[in-house]
Amino acid sequence: MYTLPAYIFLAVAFLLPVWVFYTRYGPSEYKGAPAGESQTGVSVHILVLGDIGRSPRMTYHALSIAKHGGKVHLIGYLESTPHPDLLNNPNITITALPPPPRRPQSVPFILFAPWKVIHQFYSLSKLLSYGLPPAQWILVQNPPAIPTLAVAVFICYLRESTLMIDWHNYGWTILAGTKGSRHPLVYVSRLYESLFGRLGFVHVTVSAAMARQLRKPPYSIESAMIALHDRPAAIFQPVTSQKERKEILTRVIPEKDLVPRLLDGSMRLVVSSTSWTPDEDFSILLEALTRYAAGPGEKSPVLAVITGKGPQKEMYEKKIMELTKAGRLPNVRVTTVFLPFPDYAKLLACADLGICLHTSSSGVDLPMKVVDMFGAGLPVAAYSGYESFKELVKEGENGRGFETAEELADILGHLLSPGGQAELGTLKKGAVKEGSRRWDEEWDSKIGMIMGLVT
Ligand SMILES: Nc1nc2c(ncn2[C@@H]2O[C@H](COP(=O)(O)OP(=O)(O)O[C@H]3O[C@H](CO)[C@@H](O)[C@H](O)[C@@H]3O)[C@@H](O)[C@H]2O)c(=O)[nH]1
Repeated sequence: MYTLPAYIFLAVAFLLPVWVFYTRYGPSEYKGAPAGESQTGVSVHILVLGDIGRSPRMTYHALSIAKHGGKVHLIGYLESTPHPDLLNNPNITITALPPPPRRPQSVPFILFAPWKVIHQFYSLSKLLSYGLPPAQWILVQNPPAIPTLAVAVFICYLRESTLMIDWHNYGWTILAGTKGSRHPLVYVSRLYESLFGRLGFVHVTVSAAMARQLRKPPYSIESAMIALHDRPAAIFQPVTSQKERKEILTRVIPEKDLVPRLLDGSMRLVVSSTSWTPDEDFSILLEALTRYAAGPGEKSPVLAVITGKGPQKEMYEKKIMELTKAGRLPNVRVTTVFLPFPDYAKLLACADLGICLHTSSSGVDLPMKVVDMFGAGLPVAAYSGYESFKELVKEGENGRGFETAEELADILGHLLSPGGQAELGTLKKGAVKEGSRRWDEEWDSKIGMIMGLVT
């Protein structure tokens, strides 16, 4: 008969100290104007669980918000030098996350993963609760989704911030690519991403196809959804003067002896850019280059420069060395570099053709590198076997699509030969045209309006 009062007593005895503790020591709440309703005092925490220097889209969000007077805390790992404009912008503060724990080879992934997630959850929650002032908005990049989405939802609830999720892709489809679609973690990750994803107030996507997909199960998102296509930032510009081309190539290309041949056109320059992740199969490019080199007729010598940093770099460097030593790449030199961002942008502008091996794990994301290439006036040969491809590359207008090494070898054989120069010129014009549509216009009219920074 005393059961109910006893339960009430126990509930009060438990909840009262929690409430007292929370009101005394809990994080402060955001008390400014509601999100989107004020042009002044807009504050945004931009959160990416990746290297800030290799997160161009989040960098551009930060620069756009700052340009319109908003205050930004950009939170992520500091592994490479961030975009130079971030460093001296008075409206942007970069907050570095402590590096995540590294898995010792002897510890299996399944045991290590929970520890890494707990470490990241703790350091992110601590920083966002107590290390930074409350913000009007939290803008989070997805993926990585675990644990960022959950932390962002939790902090928005505690601090009264408004959550905007920028969907670059899905974490679970990337995981399925490495672990197989039946792995239990893939199932958990899909469930997690669709449940927490639903709690965003505004959703931004990299393609229209992704925006359509997020409306359907398993995501079934009903809140505001905006497709914001990547566009090149101002740092990517075509280079037309031969003097500038010479200065850039001499500074940037490791093989200095090849520069005169690149300048007089007797050797062609192709560039590919990557994060060296397993979703980009560089053996397609290597096989295409060996086919190109072995193909009939006289071939223009080629220098292929692959830019970027990432986990599979060393593995492919070994393959490149083996192919070269075995004499399978006559007249073709393949080299890898990681450049300061402004030099990366300039190198693209000096090339004859850009190569993109991005394969979309979800079928609906798009490669930022192609956007960079168009900004630099560089036409592309790009892997085309996914749904959203046509939102970016227009076949025969600004690039060519391929699905196999054989097709890529044919494209190289044609576009780098004297007979292919007219087509390459047409594609270049198309790339310059596509690249002239810039990030600022796209961002101001969509995100700027929603955040109340642009009227
Ligand atoms: N500083 C520097 N950056 C480089 C270099 N080479 C490549 N990068 C950076 O690395 C990027 C390429 O990274 P990837 O991971 O290969 O993918 P992505 O083409 O950028 O596409 C990613 O972003 C899209 C949204 O913006 C996503 O939709 C997609 O899934 C993927 O995550 C380039 O755009 C560039 O910013 C280099 O030498 N130096």
